[in-house]
Amino acid sequence: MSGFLKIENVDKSFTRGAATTKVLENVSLKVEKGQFVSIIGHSGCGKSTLLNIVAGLLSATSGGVILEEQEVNAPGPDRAMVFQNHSLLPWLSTYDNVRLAVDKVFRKVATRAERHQRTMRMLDLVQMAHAKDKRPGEISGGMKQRVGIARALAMEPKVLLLDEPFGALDALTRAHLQDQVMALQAKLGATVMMITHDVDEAVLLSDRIVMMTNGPRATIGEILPVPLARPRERVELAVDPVYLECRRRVLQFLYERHSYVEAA
Ligand SMILES: Nc1ncnc2c1ncn2[C@@H]1O[C@H](COP(=O)(O)OP(=O)(O)OP(=O)(O)O)[C@@H](O)[C@H]1O
Repeated sequence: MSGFLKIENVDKSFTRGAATTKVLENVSLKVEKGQFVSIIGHSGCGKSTLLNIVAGLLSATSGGVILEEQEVNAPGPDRAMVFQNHSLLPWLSTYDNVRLAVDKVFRKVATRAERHQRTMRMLDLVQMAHAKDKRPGEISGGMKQRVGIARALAMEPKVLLLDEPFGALDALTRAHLQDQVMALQAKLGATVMMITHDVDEAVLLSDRIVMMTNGPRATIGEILPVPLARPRERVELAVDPVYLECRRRVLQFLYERHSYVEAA
């Protein structure tokens, strides 16, 4: 296994005044091209910190991240991020929000017509072409997340980084969007790293589930492969013994072996 994306011996400490806290300790992970990896762990263990290091928004205190043999040390369009709260620009239409990303990456290599087509193709892919002229304030939370995903995919990133992308949505919208993300990943072969708190979501979507120990000094406790064939159908999986066993293993890790301890 070569490792398309490699996280190597990452430590991360934060210093506030005289106090230094080591949040992550010796985190190493390899993600293969086209793989969907979820990161699960209790609140505050350092999942976002890890994703932000991969995004290049934070730098590791020691160790590092390598994407296709290139060291990551700044944000770049090869790693597109989708946040829990959409982060669309409220004064721009959904079209312009996606077009901005397309122009940023493809201005020099694609004509205006091609960039327009790409923008529309991405909106189509997430079934939002009908709302291309609406502003974020005029569409639902689930729709905003779909536009955020279109914007991220429009940059043709090597890795899609999802930080609890469905966390703020109601259960039905969430399920619908999970299915859409699974279909998109199957279609595009995207490499995805996703943070989630939701055990079912992790099992349904992932090829591997990375389970983190509690912080401070959090690290990877266990990596669970999810040997379920794709496409995955949530209703059938609800009674699938492999699905149920994966679910049990994650629950056991989180609630028996590494149960959450409230900070003092
Ligand atoms: N910029 C910062 N400065 C100081 N401490 C920070 C900073 N960012 C994060 N932390 C601390 O690092 C720890 C991990 O935070 P992080 O947001 O990565 O956790 P998380 O697992 O993503 O949490 P949650 O699941 O609640 O979103 C927390 O204790 C947090 O307070």
